[in-house]
Amino acid sequence: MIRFSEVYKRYTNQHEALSGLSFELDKGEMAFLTGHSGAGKSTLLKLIALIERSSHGQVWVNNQNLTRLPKWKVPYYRRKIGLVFQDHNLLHDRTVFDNVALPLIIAGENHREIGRRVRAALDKVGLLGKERSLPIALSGGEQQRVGIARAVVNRPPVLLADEPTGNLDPELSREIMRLFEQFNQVGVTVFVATHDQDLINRMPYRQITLQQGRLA
Ligand SMILES: Nc1ncnc2c1ncn2[C@@H]1O[C@H](COP(=O)(O)OP(=O)(O)OP(=O)(O)O)[C@@H](O)[C@H]1O
Repeated sequence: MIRFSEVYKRYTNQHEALSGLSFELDKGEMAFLTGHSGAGKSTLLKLIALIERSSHGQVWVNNQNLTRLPKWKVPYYRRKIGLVFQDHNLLHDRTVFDNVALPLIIAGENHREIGRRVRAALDKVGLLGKERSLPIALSGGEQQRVGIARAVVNRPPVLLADEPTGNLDPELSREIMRLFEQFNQVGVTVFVATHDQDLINRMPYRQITLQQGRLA
């Protein structure tokens, strides 16, 4: 499902963020990505989401070689990847409904389908009653759940999260992880970058650890 083969990423300032990285994640697997600050976790997720491209080596996702994917196909490819960020990147002048609908509007879905899918996504994260609220009126945990609903509204087979619990207390963090587990249980491949060792030690999933851009 996700395969890195001897992947290097060098940014334009010549800094090598990833060095000769090889690993595989199975279809339907859930795994954690750990490592010190600056180890390359965000960079690795960005290569999977095609926000960045590798400098060397091959990245495969869903049997597609991303190294060969032309630029014009990237927006189509991204619809198959759900992305969750620490600061959830919500639009604060739009309602919860509109925030979650955004990927579907961009994809050109029709009005009815958008309504149906947004409500299904909000239902999954337990926020069906909040669709008319503005993000500012929600707690930090609820805002993160809106971010997750937006990430899954396209029903992507892969869900990536970069420090999704970074701003949350332990109880809310566990709640967010349980949500990821629920998506994983219905077949979604879930890959979560986190510093929260206490949280992941309680969970039975593989840890992929980076140290200065290499597998530790
Ligand atoms: N756009 C960029 N241009 C130049 N260097 C970058 C860029 N993005 C990241 N880096 C560098 O690449 C290295 C890896 O960064 P990355 O953000 O992937 O690490 P990380 O493990 O996610 O760190 P953190 O846990 O602090 O978020 C760091 O040294 C960082 O400064």
